[in-house]
Amino acid sequence: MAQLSIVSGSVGLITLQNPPVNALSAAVRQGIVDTVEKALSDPKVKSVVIRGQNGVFCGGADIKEFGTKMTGPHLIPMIHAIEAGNKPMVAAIEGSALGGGLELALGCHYRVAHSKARLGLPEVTLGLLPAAAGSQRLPRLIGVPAALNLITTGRHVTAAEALQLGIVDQVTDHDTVDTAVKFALNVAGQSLDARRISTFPCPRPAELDALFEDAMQKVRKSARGAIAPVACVQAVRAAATLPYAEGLERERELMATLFNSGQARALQYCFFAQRAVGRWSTPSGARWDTSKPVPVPKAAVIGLGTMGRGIAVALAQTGLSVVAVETQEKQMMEAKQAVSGMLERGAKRRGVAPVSDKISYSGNIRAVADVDLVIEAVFEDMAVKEKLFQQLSAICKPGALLCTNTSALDVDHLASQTRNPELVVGMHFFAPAHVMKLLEVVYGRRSSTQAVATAMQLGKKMGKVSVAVGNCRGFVGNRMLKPYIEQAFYLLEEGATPELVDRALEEFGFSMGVFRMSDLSGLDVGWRVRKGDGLVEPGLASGPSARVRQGRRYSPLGDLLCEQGRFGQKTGRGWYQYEKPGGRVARSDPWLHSFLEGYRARHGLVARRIDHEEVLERCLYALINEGFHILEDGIAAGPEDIDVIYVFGYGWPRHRGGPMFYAGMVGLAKVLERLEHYHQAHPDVPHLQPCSLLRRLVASGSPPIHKWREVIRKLHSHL
Ligand SMILES: CCCCCCCC/C=C\C/C=C/C(=O)SCCNC(=O)CCNC(=O)[C@H](O)C(C)(C)COP(=O)(O)OP(=O)(O)OC[C@H]1O[C@@H](n2cnc3c(N)ncnc32)[C@H](O)[C@@H]1OP(=O)(O)O
Repeated sequence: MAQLSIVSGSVGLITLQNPPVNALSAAVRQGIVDTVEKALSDPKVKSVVIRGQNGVFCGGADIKEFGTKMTGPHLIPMIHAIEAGNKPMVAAIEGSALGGGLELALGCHYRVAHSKARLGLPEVTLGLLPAAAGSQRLPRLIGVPAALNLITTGRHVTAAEALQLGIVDQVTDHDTVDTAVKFALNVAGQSLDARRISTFPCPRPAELDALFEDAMQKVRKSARGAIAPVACVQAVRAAATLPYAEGLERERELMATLFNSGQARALQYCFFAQRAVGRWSTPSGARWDTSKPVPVPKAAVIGLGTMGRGIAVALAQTGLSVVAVETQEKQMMEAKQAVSGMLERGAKRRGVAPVSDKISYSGNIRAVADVDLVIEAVFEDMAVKEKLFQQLSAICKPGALLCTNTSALDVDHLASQTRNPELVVGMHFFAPAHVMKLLEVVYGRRSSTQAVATAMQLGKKMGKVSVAVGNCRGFVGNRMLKPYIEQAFYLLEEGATPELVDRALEEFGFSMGVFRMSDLSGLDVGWRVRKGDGLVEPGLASGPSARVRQGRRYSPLGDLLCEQGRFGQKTGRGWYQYEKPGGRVARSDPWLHSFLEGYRARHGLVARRIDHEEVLERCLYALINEGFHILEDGIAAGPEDIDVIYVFGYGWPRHRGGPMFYAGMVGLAKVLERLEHYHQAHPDVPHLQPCSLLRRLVASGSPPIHKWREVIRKLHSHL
């Protein structure tokens, strides 16, 4: 809806009314069409200001309408009527002007923004392009290179940057609507000939072809198979090379290819999934809207290895006072230097002063006595952590939350080491912790609602996407990773190479294939875990039993590499070779290939041809199958939680929506059929046996993903 009132005698004030972000729903579009028509035909109105209710100009087209039959006026003629009108129209931009919201503002003759406003064309992040003429107007207003940057990345700019780029005409720290009304009074009666952006010639930079080729190469490289960024470049090229009307037609054609694409659906699903995980709840009754977090002005981090350093930086950047504890002197010295570098670089990037004074260092665990929350990030070893939790329980003040950054260990067991197990939760960060957006908040059997709410709230304050998950080995992310990696190892045994497996996964859209990723994180990490699980045996054995552990198929390939001291990038050798220890460019390693041949020969394995399809099906469906188990076990509340974890923490391509969404796109019946097929071929691999929840979903007609929770609820109520 939109409402028209007259202010200051002659200014028509149109207010968009669709809380919370005034999205351009059919009703709002109709409201704009009606009020603009009224304002243009009312002789008392000499100029018009358009604003949004409740301090938000407009969050763009209503994304919820995209999956439905579109009704109501179309955006393009609506915006055209504003631009073509004979009275000055001023957009008063507070809060956000995004997507269709900014396109609406670009149809106005002037734009006034509050200094705290954010502007942008983020359609690309939803698998779309700015198809309400934004791809044609923006380059005409600010030039091709700047428009390309904004439209292909979807980034939001501050009002100050928008002013510098020429997107807005004035920025104010005062009341935006008052300022815009004054502006409108001033420009009333002035000619609008030079204010209609669609009539501007598009500035044509020299070397136009090279510029677009370069832009196309850049997006193809970073888009990892996403089609919208490519279409965005093509649309801006149309603006630069065609008359406005023809450019608009090209924009429409490109949008038509994107609008109903699976990628657009996946990206829009991700948008809502990210928000859905914020409405978390736990089986014990803790909920995002009713559980009260406690304030955390002071926190401690224990252990200043890579994870601890990142966590300390992230906490300090959030404004908390941080006590950083490390008992080893050498590690402490290195950490201090690394942390201050990270803080300085972070401050420079954000244009603020570094917050080094927020962190105090200590070699004594007693320094945490007065903090409100502790995050331990010590060595991943249960005995070490057990002892630490016993100490913390004795040292910390009453009510202090004790959090573990373990990536897999039992949170309930750690809680049982303390006097107040209700104060223990997992806060599983991802490396580098000050950069990665994901946080798994692991609630234990006895974690209090307040403890979970506090960890979730702290994660949010730190700018993380926090997902509440139950306690099990590896929680959600790492638990699903296990069958995925396991399949990759089996594929090597059966004839694949690391290069083949990684290429298939990278073409699918992962930022890194499983072997390159494992070289980066260090092969010794998994080796240590497998040793702890009693799976590692001396590597020289041969015959079928050498590849069986604890009654199931096992591949010792990773262990054998570790025995050779090949730990990945840090040692310069792993599944690939690197120019030096710590090198980053993975090169194919002939040693590895002959090692694989020797291994197969020793174990009587005959290499066969493996194609990309098999790699994807075996690795991804095994991972997805574990996702169904996680839902069945109630470790994740819904498929959105799993998908958000995989997109934000594990490099799953966002334009494929996350593993569970992807399963729905492929078709649950097909995933089930392929799992059955592979399980028949490999009966000794339990991870390939289809989960009963998957069977149940298929049996109930493969409902769309937003209906899975109903099936899961029914399943749990029968148990
Ligand atoms: C065959 C061809 C057919 C052609 C058809 C053409 C039609 C399209 C034509 C033109 C293209 C225009 C496209 C667009 O405009 S796409 C939308 C672009 N806009 C965005 O991407 C902005 C999305 N929103 C945000 O980034 C943020 O919400 C925010 C910055 C505006 C506010 O952030 P914050 O205060 O943190 O609030 P939340 O994010 O939590 O959001 C609150 C609430 O509002 C919902 N919401 C937000 N934006 C939208 C929206 N654009 N449409 C619908 N709903 C929106 C959000 O989901 C939250 O609700 P909840 O999920 O219930 O919690």
